[in-house]
Amino acid sequence: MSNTQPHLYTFPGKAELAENLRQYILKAETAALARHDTFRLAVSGGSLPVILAEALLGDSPASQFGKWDIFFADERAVPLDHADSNYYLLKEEFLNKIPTELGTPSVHPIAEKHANQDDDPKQLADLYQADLKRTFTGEGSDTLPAFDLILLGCGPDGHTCSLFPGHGLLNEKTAWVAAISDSPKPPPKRITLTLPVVAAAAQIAFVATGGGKKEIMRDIFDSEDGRGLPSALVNQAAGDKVSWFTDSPATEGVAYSRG
Ligand SMILES: O=C(O)[C@H](O)[C@@H](O)[C@H](O)[C@H](O)COP(=O)(O)O
Repeated sequence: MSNTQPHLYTFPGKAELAENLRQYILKAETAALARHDTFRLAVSGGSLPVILAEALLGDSPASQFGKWDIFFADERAVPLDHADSNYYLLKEEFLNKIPTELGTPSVHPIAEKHANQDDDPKQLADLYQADLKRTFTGEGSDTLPAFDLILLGCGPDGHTCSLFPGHGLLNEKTAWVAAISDSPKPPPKRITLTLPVVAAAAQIAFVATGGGKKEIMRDIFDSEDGRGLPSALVNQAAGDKVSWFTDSPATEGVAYSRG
């Protein structure tokens, strides 16, 4: 395997995955704090918040959460206390469980005033992009934001963030944050980081578990150009900055070399 290819790690079960994800995140945190005394991340929804809690809030939690700046890789256009909100999910499953003595992360939710399925999500995307520009200011307004780490899920159709297979948003080259009004997975109106922003991160990790992922994992890793699936496009754009944390059922039959 060339050293520009993504890393694929397969663990027997969730406990081993969580422990390895913990070590990976702590290493990324240490590097980020040495670089700029803050740890700027983007996270997705799905099963990720639960795995994050298992990885980081177990027996001897060690992160400096007060130095974390958390954005959302994608978000649904719903109020922040809605069951579909990725912010709500992260809060319930992870943020609320962080012991106070470990510090409190700065979290960047979407602008709730515009978070509605009846509204055009473009304004929501523009406001979120403006928040990103404020955070990454000083690095040049034209330079893509370089997150220290982006933590992603991968849907059974190969989507990641709210970048869906065959969707025109996969060709977005200039926006940092884009709106989508026709998400094939409900709710239809959402915002998402764009591919160039994901690829500009210092490190990108996917977490994919369970047998429901094995077909798409074979497509992403073993078929020609990953069939152009959004998760495969991240692999192609970011190469060895990408690490996949998977369990055995999710990668059964995947021929791609591990490690
Ligand atoms: O906004 C969404 O629709 C979800 O956040 C979605 O993108 C999720 O990350 C993947 O479907 C993976 O889901 P699992 O982590 O549950 O496998």
